[in-house]
Amino acid sequence: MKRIILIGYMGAGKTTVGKALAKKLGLMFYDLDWYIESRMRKTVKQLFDERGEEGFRKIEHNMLHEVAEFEDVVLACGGGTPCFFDNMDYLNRQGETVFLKGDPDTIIKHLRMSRGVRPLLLGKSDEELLAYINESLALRTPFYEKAKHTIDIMPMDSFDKIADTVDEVAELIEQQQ
Ligand SMILES: Nc1ncnc2c1ncn2[C@@H]1O[C@H](COP(=O)(O)OP(=O)(O)O)[C@@H](O)[C@H]1O
Ligand SMILES: O=C(O)C1=C[C@@H](OP(=O)(O)O)[C@@H](O)[C@H](O)C1
Ligand SMILES: [Mg+2]
Repeated sequence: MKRIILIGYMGAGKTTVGKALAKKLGLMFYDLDWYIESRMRKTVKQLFDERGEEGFRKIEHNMLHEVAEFEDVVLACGGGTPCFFDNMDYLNRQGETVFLKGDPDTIIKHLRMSRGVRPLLLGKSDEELLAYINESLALRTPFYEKAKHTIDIMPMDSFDKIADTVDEVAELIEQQQ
């Protein structure tokens, strides 16, 4: 039974890499945010607006316990998932946790390309965004570092390719078998 769990900061590529990885390995793909949105029939942004971050984290925690029970899956978490309650310890018990690790420059580059709405980042100027990322990444890193595996998403050259990250995670998991 395979259960691969991707964690890391917003924009690290959990959703994008996870989807492609599942396809490559012939596994089902679940994205925790998408799962929450379909179960609650509301967007993550609506849930933040209506219930605040605290309310969202409770829902996220409950939904995590549904989705992380499925077998033969790739699961992409939200960026904050490992940092609340005992979620990170739970994830390590459930599967092969992989931290997609990137520096603020790479993360900002990905966030600029991304179309997803992220309530925690809305309405911030470039300067505020960089300060927020630096600060929250430092607070979150100790949780992310509890993952069983770490993959550097920083590009070795100027080409930052999703397929390279997918191949790296797939190799790492194959070595485990
Ligand atoms: N390794 C990568 N190389 C290039 N672009 C990437 C890579 N990983 C993610 N991206 C891009 O970054 C953006 C954010 O990715 P996403 O999967 O939504 O991140 P997350 O789910 O971790 O927040 C997307 O536009 C995606 O195409
Ligand atoms: O880092 C966070 O706290 C969040 C990350 C988002 O997911 P992505 O990491 O996929 O953007 C989403 O769960 C929500 O907006 C909160
Ligand atoms: Mg995502």
